[in-house]
Amino acid sequence: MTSTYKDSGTASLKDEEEFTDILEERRCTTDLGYALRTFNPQPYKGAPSSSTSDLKKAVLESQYLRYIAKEIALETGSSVEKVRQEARGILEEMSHNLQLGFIRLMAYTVNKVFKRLFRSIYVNMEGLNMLQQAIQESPVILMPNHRSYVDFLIVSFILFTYDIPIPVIAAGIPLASMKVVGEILRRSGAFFIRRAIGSDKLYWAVLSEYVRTIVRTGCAPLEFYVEGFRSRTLKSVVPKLGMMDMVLEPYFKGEVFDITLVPISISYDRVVEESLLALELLGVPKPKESTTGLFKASRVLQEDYGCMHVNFGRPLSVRQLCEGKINRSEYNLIPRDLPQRPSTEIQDCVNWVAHLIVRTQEEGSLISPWSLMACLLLQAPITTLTEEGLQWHGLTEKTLWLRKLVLDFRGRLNWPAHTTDSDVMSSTVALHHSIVHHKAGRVCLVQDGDPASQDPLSPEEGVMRTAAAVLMLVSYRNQALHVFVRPGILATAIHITKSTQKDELFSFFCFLRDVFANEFIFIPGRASQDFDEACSLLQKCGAVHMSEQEVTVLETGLEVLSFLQKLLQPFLDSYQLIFRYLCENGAHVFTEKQFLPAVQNLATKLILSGDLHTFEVLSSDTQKNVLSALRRLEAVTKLRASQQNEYKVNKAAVRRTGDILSGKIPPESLHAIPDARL
Ligand SMILES: CCCCCCCCCCCCCCCC(=O)SCCNC(=O)CCNC(=O)[C@H](O)C(C)(C)COP(=O)(O)OP(=O)(O)OC[C@H]1O[C@@H](n2cnc3c(N)ncnc32)[C@H](O)[C@@H]1OP(=O)(O)O
Ligand SMILES: O=C(CO)COP(=O)(O)O
Repeated sequence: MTSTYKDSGTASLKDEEEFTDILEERRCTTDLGYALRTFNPQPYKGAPSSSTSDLKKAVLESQYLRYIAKEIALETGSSVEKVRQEARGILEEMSHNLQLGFIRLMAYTVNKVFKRLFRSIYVNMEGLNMLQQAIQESPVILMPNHRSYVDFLIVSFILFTYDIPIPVIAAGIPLASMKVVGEILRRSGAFFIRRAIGSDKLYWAVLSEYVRTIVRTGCAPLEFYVEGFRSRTLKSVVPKLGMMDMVLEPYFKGEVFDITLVPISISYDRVVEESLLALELLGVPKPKESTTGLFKASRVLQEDYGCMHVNFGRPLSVRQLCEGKINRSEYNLIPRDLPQRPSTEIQDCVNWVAHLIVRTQEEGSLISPWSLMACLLLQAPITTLTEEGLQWHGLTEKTLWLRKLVLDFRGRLNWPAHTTDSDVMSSTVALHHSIVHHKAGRVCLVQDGDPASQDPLSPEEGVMRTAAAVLMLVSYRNQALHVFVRPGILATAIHITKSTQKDELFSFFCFLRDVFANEFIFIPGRASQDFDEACSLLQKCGAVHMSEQEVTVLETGLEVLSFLQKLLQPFLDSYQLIFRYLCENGAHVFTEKQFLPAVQNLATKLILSGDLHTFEVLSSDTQKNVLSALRRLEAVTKLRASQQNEYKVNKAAVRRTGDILSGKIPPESLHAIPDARL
């Protein structure tokens, strides 16, 4: 028997869906028995049983690739045969070689590892049943969020356990170069893609034809990570569009009747790579993917990572999603197997679908008690957090308050049922002993030093040490941000503009939405819906009163508004600091290599002098997001001819953006922002 739990009021999951702990049954059977279980999945009904070599042949022999090879040969003066030979090489490097024997080997190993790492792995069986059904009806694309290397293991593990066809998975090429392991992954379904393809026409052609052939034939479900890498911040990443475009094209061209997209939300109580991800944000290089590195990492097996939840979202029909959004007849004008640049309408639709999927992943993810505690811990002054600590009782009380707010805001909470609130709090803090400790009624941030080192840390090293711990805490806060961000932006707009006029607040809301479009996921074209959602949530929790023209703050809502505004304050402070750096720095042209350490140096100095209170600006993710925002607002431009990512800054435009953000320029001036960007 596997255990299930269900909503039991406000203290548990908000929805009615049941989650089943799939590890419970695994703990009652042998690993070998599990690995050798009967595996007889029902594939897509029209799917031919094609081998890997059939797939490669179909790609290589396709009219599309033949046409591109001729074009490249003409452009480069090379022979067609030479180009085709090159394409064959790319295909060899890329192709998966899925074999059941290797899935069984992986099932044996992964089963052992998961039982060590996790207390429970909860899966929503209703979602899994819908997936099973969908796989028989049309080609299916599995789209999980990406926070950990565990993500791709867990999805195949679940599908193997429930007799569902094993997916082929787009994997970054560095994984292929791991000795032995790379080949095992290939035989477990991985196909390997280069990360930055740039303008390599032949590579794009081989990859897109490979992906389209899998989708067209439906020979296996295709899994890919639309965020493109593991989010170092545990916040959703703005989707990459290359693979999304490739998987949708067979539908656009009418080669398949429909395609089903399945968003999958994987939520971890504790992420295996938590400290490495935080260090990477501070500029420590990622350890290279290697087999020896994998064995060295086996010490993670000694740790407890709590529970994980895997939520299979409702399958989405591309046919239904795109209805009324695009006109597919443009594809009738030239033969289907010839390359065609997608129209702006198609590109916008791909972008919209990709954002919708990431937003749906957010909505399907579960928020843990720890994530709520992280939101609150980070609102305390840094010295309180690092020195005397926060009072346990106060923190408990406030966490329970926040739990109610999350439920009011329709967030999905993973608050264990049948346990007292104080036990939930204590076990949560115990699980995260690497970040905080609870002693003498207080909770403090843990800051790891090197115990072997005799030398005291320099002040700058001290800042980095604190930053590593703070950024870990920030990443867990980030797991809850999607629930708060829309009302949070409205609360910020109210705070900065001091206006009660709905149209002024809407203008400022749109400005913030535009500035923070790399920080949070906003579905393009939905600014009004986002604003309405923010208004209705703030009204629901009694924070504001709404009339036709006005949004009035209520006395009872001050606590909520202050919490939300403080939640977003580190983003505002970080952006303002970087704007200031760009305006005060003498140079008008800079490279990314100069920009990142220079911002980090300035921020470190200001933290030491007590003039800056957020450590988040030290994160390379924040710094890159600011750059992207300024490029979108046309205050910074990338110099196309440059080899080394050079940017040109328009200081007046950066200053104006900063002035609007701080409320110095009245909100009316914002009407100049073109609607298209909203
Ligand atoms: C029972 C137990 C079993 C256990 C069993 C275990 C299973 C074990 C399996 C292991 C499995 C591991 C799985 C790991 C998971 C990852 O490794 S996640 C990382 C890999 N996956 C991804 O990245 C997918 C998402 N990424 C994308 O879609 C990206 O777009 C791509 C395709 C990688 C390309 O990235 P990129 O080169 O950075 O390109 P991108 O920024 O999208 O676009 C660049 C330019 O190309 C242009 N472009 C776009 N499309 C095209 C085109 N078709 N032609 C020409 N130009 C184009 C764009 O317009 C853009 O132009 P500009 O705007 O710059 O002018
Ligand atoms: O996504 C990956 C495999 O999961 C590897 O890329 P990152 O290390 O950039 O996340």
